[in-house]
This record gives sequence, structure tokens and C-alpha cells, in this order.
Amino acid sequence: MAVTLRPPQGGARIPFIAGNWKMNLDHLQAIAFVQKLAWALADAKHDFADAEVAVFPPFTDLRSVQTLVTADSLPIGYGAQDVSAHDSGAYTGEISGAFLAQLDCAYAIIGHSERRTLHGETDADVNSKVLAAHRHGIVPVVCVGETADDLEAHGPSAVPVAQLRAALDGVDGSKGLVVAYEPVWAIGSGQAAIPEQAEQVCAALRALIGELLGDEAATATRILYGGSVTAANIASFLREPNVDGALVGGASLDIDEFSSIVRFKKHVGT
Ligand SMILES: O=C(CO)COP(=O)(O)O
Repeated sequence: MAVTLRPPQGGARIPFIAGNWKMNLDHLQAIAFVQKLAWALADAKHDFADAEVAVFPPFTDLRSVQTLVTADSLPIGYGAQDVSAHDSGAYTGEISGAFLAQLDCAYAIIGHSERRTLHGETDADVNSKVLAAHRHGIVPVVCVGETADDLEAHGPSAVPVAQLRAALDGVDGSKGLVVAYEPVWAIGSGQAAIPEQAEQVCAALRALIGELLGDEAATATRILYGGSVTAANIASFLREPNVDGALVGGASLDIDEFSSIVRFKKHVGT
């Protein structure tokens, strides 16, 4: 039996540590990695009530990850790095949310800055993809974040808030949502945001979710910080009340480093 991990429906937010592998690890490497990660967390007696864990492998790995997770009942979730806005048809190279749902993907990352900058994704595209994920019962992990130029011109919150407002147009808040605040200048740079700044933006994003989707969604939605997260700096982010976890890139490819990030406890409500 597969362990199906779904975000909590209201109540306390379980911290969420998500590993975005980007274009790394083929399906054989993915199987070895997920198995070793599960062993490392079991050895460390990780309590999954302290932090939910999910990996986001390339599309070609997802069937293999599903098979492993199902066969061994591993308490590790997984999702896709993108999803098509369309459900089927003449869209060469795209992957339907229907296919991801068939692979029991709980999540799909949508609007990562690498999709926005390298593939020209607009706010409207991101919104269409969020709606597509929801049509198939997949929880979108909506990425927002400002560039260094945006930061200088508008401060940290304005662009992420505008991006999230556009992403949530017409969205049903009861269908589940995770938001990742990833300042573009912090991604892969080794220069993480200052935790107080991450908190300021995450608080503004939560207020916007309340305005658009209601108080229940604002309370239930996990808002992650992403951008040069490591085992050494995760504590400083999780100390912030509106930061509910991390979207981890480079450090999610190292089992010791990633499991150390997962094992750092956020003290909810303290
Ligand atoms: O883009 C990211 C996760 O989606 C962050 O990447 P890094 O952790 O490598 O900075």
C-alpha cells in the first residue's frame, strides 16, 4: 500500500521540506537516492509529524519513484517540477496533470523562476497551471520571488505578492496550496535571504492568501522559503513564524545534507 501524503486540512501546519532536483538524477539514480534517504531518516528516527518530506524528480523518474515508494511504503512524498496548463492534445513535450495524478503525484511545482526566465512563463501561464493541477487533485507548489533589480526598485514583497495574486486568480482555496518564496538572486548563489526578510515576505503572502482565499486557506497553506538553503541555515528560517519549511535545490541532492535539513525541528507554536 502506498503511503499517500497529503497536506493537512486546517489546524497546525506540518513543516514541509521539499527537494527540487531540477535536471539532476536519472531514474536509476532516483531509486537509489530515495531508498538511501528513507534509510537515513529511519536511522535518525525522524518523526514525519515533525516535517513532511517530498522530492521533485525529473518527469522520467516519477514512475520509478512511485514504484519504490509504493512497494516499500516509504513515508516520502513526491511531485513533478511542472505541469501542463492543458489536459490532453497537441502539446508536444508537455505533461498532463492527468498523467501525474495516475502516478500518485501529490504535488507539482509551478512557476519556478527557471521556468519563468528560461521558458518565458508568464503570470497567466502560472495561473492556468495552478487551475490545471487542481483539476487533477494535485496540490500546486507555487513559486514566487523577486530579482535583484526588483528588490532594488520595489523592495522584497511587491513582486512576489503581485505574482501570487495573479497565480491565484479564480483558484478554489479548499483544493490545497503550497507557496514557495524564492528570491531569484538567492537561488543557486550561496547567498540566502536574511531570515527576517523572508519572514516579512512570507507574512505578506499569507495576508494575500487570506484576502483572496479566506482565513482557513491562510491558516492551512504552507509557505516555504527557497534559495541557498543548507543544513547550516535552515534553523534560522524555520524560527520565523510564517516560514513553514523550505524548497531546497542543490542541497537536496546530497543525502546527508538533505536529511539534516529535514531533521531540523520547527517548534510549532513556540
Ligand atoms: O531553486 C531552488 C529550489 O526550487 C533553490 O535552489 P538552491 O537551493 O540550489 O539555491
